[in-house]
Amino acid sequence: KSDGFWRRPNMFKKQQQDVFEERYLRFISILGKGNFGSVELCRYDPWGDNTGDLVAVKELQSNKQATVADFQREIQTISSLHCDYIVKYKGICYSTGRLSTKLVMEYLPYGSLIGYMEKHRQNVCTRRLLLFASQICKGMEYLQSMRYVHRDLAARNILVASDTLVKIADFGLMKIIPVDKEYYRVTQPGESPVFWYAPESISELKFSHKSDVWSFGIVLHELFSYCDISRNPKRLCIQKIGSYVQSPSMAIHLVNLLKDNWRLPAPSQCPPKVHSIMMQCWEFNSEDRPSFSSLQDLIENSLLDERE
Ligand SMILES: Cc1cnc(Nc2cc(F)c(C3CCN(C)CC3)c(F)c2)nc1Nc1ccc(F)c(N2CCCS2(=O)=O)c1
Repeated sequence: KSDGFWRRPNMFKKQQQDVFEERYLRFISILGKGNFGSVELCRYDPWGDNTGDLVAVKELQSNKQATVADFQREIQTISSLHCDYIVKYKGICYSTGRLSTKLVMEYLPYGSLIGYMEKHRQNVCTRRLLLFASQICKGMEYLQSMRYVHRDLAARNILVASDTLVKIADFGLMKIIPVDKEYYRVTQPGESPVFWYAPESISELKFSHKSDVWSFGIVLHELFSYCDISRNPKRLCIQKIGSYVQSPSMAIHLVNLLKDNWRLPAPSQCPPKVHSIMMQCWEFNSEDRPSFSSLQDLIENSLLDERE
């Protein structure tokens, strides 16, 4: 089998945009439906002998004008990210027939963190949860260094590459913070569930690295709840607020609860040090929350306590 050198369509050109030919992209299965498209498992098999690589292909579903622009921006964004803790971009595929562009990414065989936790909950110890937390934190530190605000950090958007490696995925809502500002203000509220949002994001639509830190605290809670659906942030907030409350006022109820210092209860068997990290991420005033680099130290410190 050739070393794949001649297989690369543009082996001479610096591969800033690796082009995948649609005719070699073999559909295998649907992996999931994202917030604006679907993700398929395909094999890129130019030699037609099943020796090609498995890839995850994200296709823009609807052809609404706005989402095409968003999708182009997502392609632009993800192709500029190079970090071990962020799902890798491989290239694009222009599908001639359907006038749409597909995003080709590395395929992570273990799937979403939520599915992984449901399946392997029994043999995931605290140290592994802290390892995953520190990898997500490193990915967020990298995004911050690029002035990106993720805006949708949640366990549902974390993928599992192996038993010891998780990566951040799904950059549909990510924004760049302008150089002269500390936050990004969106014009209209998105459809992302408010249960992962910092109070200033809910009430003022303000998103910053510090609102991503709040969401990171929620992800920590999900991790130490083993992504148990019965104890997920949305379920716990609705139990507190009352399931009779409808969605727009749900946000107001939640912000008032947070103002009164209510927070998600510590997950059962959660080490006190980890619960204290969550509480620091959930400081009401964004400037009182830790940065991702200091979060890294706090997590490493907790890891030391867990050394058997
Ligand atoms: C880029 C990428 C790389 N590798 C993978 N591996 C992967 C492997 C898997 F076995 C599964 C599952 C595991 C469970 N059984 C039942 C079905 C397949 C799986 F879901 C994913 N998935 C990627 N993306 C992706 C896929 C699917 C998605 F729903 C979302 N999204 C999540 C929120 C917005 S999203 O649409 O972006 C991203």
